[in-house]
This record gives sequence, structure tokens and C-alpha cells, in this order.
Amino acid sequence: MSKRNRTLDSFFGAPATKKPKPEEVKATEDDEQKAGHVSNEVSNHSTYPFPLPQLPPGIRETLNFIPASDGQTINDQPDLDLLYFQPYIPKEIVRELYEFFRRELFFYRVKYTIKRGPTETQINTPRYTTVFGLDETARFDENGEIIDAANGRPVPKGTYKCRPRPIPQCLQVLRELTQNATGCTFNFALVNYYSSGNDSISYHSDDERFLGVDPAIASFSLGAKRDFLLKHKPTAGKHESESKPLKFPLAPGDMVLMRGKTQSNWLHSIPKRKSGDADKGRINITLRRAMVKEGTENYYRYNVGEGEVYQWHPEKREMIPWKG
Ligand SMILES: O=C(O)CCC(=O)C(=O)O
Ligand SMILES: [Fe+2]
Repeated sequence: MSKRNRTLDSFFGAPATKKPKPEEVKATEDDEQKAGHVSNEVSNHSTYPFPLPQLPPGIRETLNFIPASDGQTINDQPDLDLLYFQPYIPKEIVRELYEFFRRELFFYRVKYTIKRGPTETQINTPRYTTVFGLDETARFDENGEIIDAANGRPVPKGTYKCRPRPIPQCLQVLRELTQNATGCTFNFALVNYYSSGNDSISYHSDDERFLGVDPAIASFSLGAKRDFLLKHKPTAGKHESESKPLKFPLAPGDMVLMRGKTQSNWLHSIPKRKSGDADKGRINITLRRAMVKEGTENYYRYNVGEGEVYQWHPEKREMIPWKG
């Protein structure tokens, strides 16, 4: 591996920073905003189109206070098991964290084709997406190389069709704190950006076999409030008629931990909405744990794809193709 590629940043071993005094934090944030970026330290990897800044120290410190409230267990419907935090992320940093992720991450607008019998249909994913992580069978070493988790040796080239990328510091912090808060383990961060009420995700369940039995998925909301709908899957049994559809108007900072039998029995969606708050944009982050390589291939195929990279344009206030 060339020297140039040996850029996987220090987030794996980020030095503990001393707790800054409040006025120091303030000064730093002001300077950063003037400079148009938030930290000199970046996360980088040969698969990243551009480096990603690390979280501003003020946000990083305040994140230590997650969860900002106790989760409410929602399991009063057949096969449903949710833990709903309103909010999970402290109010003081919710807006800045939203703007940070929207401004700094690279996104994709994935297109793919599906074949039903002889007919091929092109699907345009109706939202911006991006993904970071690697399934349980492998890990990144400090040089950003993919290592076989079982034998510690480099995974042979071509093992993955996709190009997996490590979780950057800004999402790694959320991952680690959430693992501590929930007792769950995650190796993937998927990000959705719903740029307007026209962006959506249709009814689905995250019940792929590569997630294992009864997966736990932590789902964070930032930005505009959007309705999160759930309904029981159609079943021959009685549960569907016993259960009623649910609607949670997810607010910025909220987190829903979906667990137990939820994915195998319930569908969820973020439906399109006409104008209103939705046009301010919403970011959703999900933390998940993929057990096998197939999970890695699937997540990069459907959340990165082969298309162009988009980045938020602060003056135009929209996603525009990244010019390199
Ligand atoms: O945006 C959300 O809250 C849900 C996203 C989701 O269900 C998914 O990415 O699988
Ligand atoms: Fe989902």
C-alpha cells in the first residue's frame, strides 16, 4: 500500500482532549464558523471522495450526555418492541449536529434496476444516502486495510465487489456512545437525507438474513420533523387484525431503537409529505450490525451505488454534484 493511502486518520486512537472551559469552546466555534469548517482534524480513507472533518469539540463533549432522556418502551402491540427516546441527543446541539452532517458528509442518489420476470425496472431511490462500515467477518486495520476478523490476515483483493469504508470519527462517536447506552453492537452507519417532503422511504422491514435473528437497529432523527409509520406485516395468523398501525412524528434529536421481533413482523416507512416543515430537510442515521459479507455488498450497492457524489452547497442551500 502506498504512503498516500496510509491516511486512515487518528479516530481509532483519538487522543483524549482535556475538557475545554466554556469560553474556550465558544471561541473555537466562532473561529470555525468563520473559517467555514469545524475542526482541523479529519477522517480520511482511500475510498472517501474527500476528507470528513471531526466533530467540533463542543458537540463531542455534549454528546457524552446521551441519552438526553429515558427511553419509553413500546411493546403493547403483537411482535413489536421499540425503545423511543424523545429526545436522545441533547437539545443544545441538535441543530448544529444536523447542519454538520448535512454540510460535511458526501451523499449519493442511487439508481438501480430490478428484474421482475422479463421486465427490468429502473428504481430511483427517492432520497440521498451514504454508508460506512464493514460486516462482522472483517475489520479495518490502522492503515485502512481490510483484515479478516478470524485469522488477522489481509482479506484477498476482490473478496468484496464493493469498496467498504470505515466509519468516520463523527459517526464513530455516536456509535460508541450508543453501544454503551443500549448494550447493542453496531458495525454499520447508514445515513438518509430527505431533502424535501418529496423524499421518502416506502414501507419495508430491515429483516435481511445478513443482520441475523431479531436485529437491533438504532435510528436517529435530525432536522425536520417527519412521520414514521409502522404497520404489521400481512400474516395468515390473527396478529395483523389485532394490531393497529402506528404513527410517530419523529422530532430532531429523537432515537428509535427497533429490536426483538419488530423487523420480522412489522413494516416501517417515512411517507412523502406536501411542503411544510419537511422542506427544511431531515437526516436519519441508522446503526446496524451486519454479520456476513453479503450485508456489506448489499449496503454499498443500495446506499452508494455507482453514481455521482453530492455535497451540500451552503449558498445554494441544496445538494449539488461534487466536482472533485
Ligand atoms: O428515516 C427514517 O427514520 C427511517 C429510515 C429507514 O427505515 C431505513 O433507512 O431503513
Ligand atoms: Fe428501515
